[in-house]
Amino acid sequence: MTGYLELRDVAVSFQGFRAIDGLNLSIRKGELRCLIGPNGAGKTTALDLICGKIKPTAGAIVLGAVALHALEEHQIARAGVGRKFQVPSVFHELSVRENLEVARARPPGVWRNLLRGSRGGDTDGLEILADLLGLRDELGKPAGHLSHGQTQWLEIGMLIAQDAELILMDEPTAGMTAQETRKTAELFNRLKGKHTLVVVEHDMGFVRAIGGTISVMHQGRLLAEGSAAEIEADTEVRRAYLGSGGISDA
Ligand SMILES: Nc1ncnc2c1ncn2[C@@H]1O[C@H](COP(=O)(O)OP(=O)(O)OP(=O)(O)O)[C@@H](O)[C@H]1O
Repeated sequence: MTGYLELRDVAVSFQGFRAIDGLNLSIRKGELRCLIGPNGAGKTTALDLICGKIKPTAGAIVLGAVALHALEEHQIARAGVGRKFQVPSVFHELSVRENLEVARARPPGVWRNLLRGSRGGDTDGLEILADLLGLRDELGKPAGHLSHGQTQWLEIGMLIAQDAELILMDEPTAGMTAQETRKTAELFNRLKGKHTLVVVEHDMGFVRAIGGTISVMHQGRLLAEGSAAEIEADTEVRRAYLGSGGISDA
């Protein structure tokens, strides 16, 4: 395998239950990879393993030349892995600009950089980033005043500002309006190539809109891989989804 992110025979158990059971994934640099699968397939656990929130009991997780499985969570973040959780972790009382400034300078120290920002420090590149995120007009607004979708985009922007080369996202469009979901697909298409994105998503409409390769997980391992059309026509995939509502649009 020659991927940028590689999971090789990864396994993890919870109280004897093999939630991840010999998972193999190979993702190229700059790729946008969607991870789908029925409930309980192990998608969120796979993201937890990559970002170091939990440790594998077997196998290897490698990013470039770095063995992530041997590192602590903060070291993995420093190695360029950013995780976006379903509940955004933005600073509501700070402006959008200040949130991006704080993120850009993290690590090593949030507070030191907050001070630097307040002294009118260098803000180059933030307008460009805000344009990319569709938040140019919101830069001066407190983050607490953003819509749900805008808050998600700000958090993605904070990961970019942190220099996250690999960005992991769990159901980024959950709770978004149809228009916000469409804009998120556009944003992901703009990020593709510049960052490596791994996106866990249930909404097949969104998965189709962002294109790229889809990895289907089932019972803690890789079941199938291919384009949306290939995945939707795959008998094994259809069988795996039986009883869980099927593959569907949101
Ligand atoms: N901390 C934990 N302790 C015990 N079991 C867990 C833990 N985390 C996950 N599991 C179990 O591992 C399996 C995989 O869970 P995971 O959340 O990764 O699935 P998923 O594919 O993300 O599902 P969903 O689409 O419903 O979010 C499930 O059976 C879940 O109950």
